[in-house]
Amino acid sequence: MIRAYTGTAVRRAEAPLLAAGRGGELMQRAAYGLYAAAAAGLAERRVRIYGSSVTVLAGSGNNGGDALYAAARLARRGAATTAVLTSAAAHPAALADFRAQGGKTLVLTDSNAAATAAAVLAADAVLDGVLGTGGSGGLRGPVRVCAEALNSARLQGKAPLVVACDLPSGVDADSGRVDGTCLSADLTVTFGAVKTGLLAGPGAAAAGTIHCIDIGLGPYLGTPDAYRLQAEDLAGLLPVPAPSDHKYSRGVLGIAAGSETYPGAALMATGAALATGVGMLRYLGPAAVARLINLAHPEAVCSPGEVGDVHVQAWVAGPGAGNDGDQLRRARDAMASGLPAVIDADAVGAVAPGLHPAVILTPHAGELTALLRSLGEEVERPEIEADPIRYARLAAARTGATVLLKGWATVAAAPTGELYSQAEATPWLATAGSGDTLSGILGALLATDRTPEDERQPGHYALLAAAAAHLHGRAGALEAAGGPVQPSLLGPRIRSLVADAAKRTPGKIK
Ligand SMILES: NC(=O)C1=CN([C@@H]2O[C@H](COP(=O)(O)OP(=O)(O)OC[C@H]3O[C@@H](n4cnc5c(N)ncnc54)[C@H](O)[C@@H]3O)[C@@H](O)[C@H]2O)[C@@H](O)CC1
Ligand SMILES: Nc1ncnc2c1ncn2[C@@H]1O[C@H](COP(=O)(O)OP(=O)(O)O)[C@@H](O)[C@H]1O
Ligand SMILES: [K+]
Repeated sequence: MIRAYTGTAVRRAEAPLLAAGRGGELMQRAAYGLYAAAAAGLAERRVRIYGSSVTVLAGSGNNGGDALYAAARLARRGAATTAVLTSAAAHPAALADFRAQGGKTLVLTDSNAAATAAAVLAADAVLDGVLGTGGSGGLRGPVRVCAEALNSARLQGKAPLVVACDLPSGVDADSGRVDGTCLSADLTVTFGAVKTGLLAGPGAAAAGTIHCIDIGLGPYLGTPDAYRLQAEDLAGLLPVPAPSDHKYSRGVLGIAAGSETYPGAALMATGAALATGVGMLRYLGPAAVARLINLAHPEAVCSPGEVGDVHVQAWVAGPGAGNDGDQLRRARDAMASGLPAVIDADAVGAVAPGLHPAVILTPHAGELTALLRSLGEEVERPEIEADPIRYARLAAARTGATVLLKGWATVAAAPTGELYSQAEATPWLATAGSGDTLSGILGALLATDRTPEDERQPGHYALLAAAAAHLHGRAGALEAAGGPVQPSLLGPRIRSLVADAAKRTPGKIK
């Protein structure tokens, strides 16, 4: 599990160590980690450090200090180093060390920005030490010219290795917002703790691979602001039947999805739920859709009934409902049933406040915009995409439900504020039908969840939603294998990932 903290919380945690005069030690630990990660990044690109060229973009603060010390270490191993100082001031001791190792410096100005940007593009590696947790807002002035040149070279696959020091400069460490321009990285070497802003929104997209360097802040950090599940966290969260189980004790999932207009959504949600594993799946919906489901999935038990007529442990409602009044009514009934319920797609628009955390709304940014506007929040879709954490938390707090906001990074927020962000998915999953499979996976996790009430952590349903997003993202990435993916074909991938997690679940007979 990755535990993330806001930049503000990390600065607070550093304060007692700084007051004890240990700032220099922290910086050396950070700089060593940055140096080692940059060296490994160069090795991965088959660039030898000896004879390589490394440029540091150094701001006026400690972030620049870290990067200058790291570059001095690379210079000791034979790299030719240049520091582009984005401000007249730079960390004095780090700059002195950098110069003592033969590093060259130049001060960036409006008049030399274009020429400097061209020179920076020719380096083997760029260490981004412009702004760290002390930064506010996007990159401005001449450094923005360099950042834009590097960002567009990256899009063409021609950029140097860019290693962000603590966070990509221009990213807000608390939220992942980028107001204007940031410098996108291949690798972000972050210090003390992963910052929340590296896990969601544009900050996550700019960070590349994240390495966290322990600089001894652990005892001072407190409760994390956000989490990210990793593969090993799935053990214990996914459904594994015990020898004493029968189909009803494993958990029955009810699905009220699809309509005569959109039957495919019901097929995909149903298929994904069966692949995740349930004791029984009951389908409610139009007879024509039920017939299709039974052709594809004979194990599904289909009926035309109402939510109150069947005994299930959890519901999925909404995918492919379109404007089918019967399915939208079932979605409202599922929300009011008191049972855990995944509410997706068109049904998200029918949500009113006063829900409970076991109701999980699964909007994409467009659906969340409509939902928040219906609650009186003046928000546009781009604002949600710019700050998904903020709006997922807001929607959860306003509705009382758990909110799974889907996107490149998918964010799960509990109404009490707990937050997970998962980024396993591939952009190839951005295709119609993906969301339907995600709701089926999540429905199965809800129906088979047997965590005793007193063992549930705060934000339990956000945790399950994150587990579903993780499973969905990995299944999609495996199926895509770098190319297009058909959501209806994810079943075998989901099954094998569940089996992997089951093997690692302690105390269960496999
Ligand atoms: N405090 C510590 O003990 C440690 C700090 N570390 C590093 O220190 C960083 C924080 O250092 P600082 O507090 O010096 O802050 P920064 O290095 O992030 O820089 C802040 C400075 O940049 C200027 N600035 C802010 N926003 C700007 C903008 N948009 N455009 C241009 N200039 C802007 C401000 O005037 C401020 O002086 C961390 O991110 C981390 O890299 C590490 O060395 C580990 C230890
Ligand atoms: N750019 C992207 N990169 C990775 N995953 C994405 C991207 N865009 C969408 N996804 C994922 O694809 C799924 C799309 O869901 P949704 O928009 O509800 O699709 P639909 O309703 O058409 O099935 C979500 O799980 C989302 O996280
Ligand atoms: K930085």
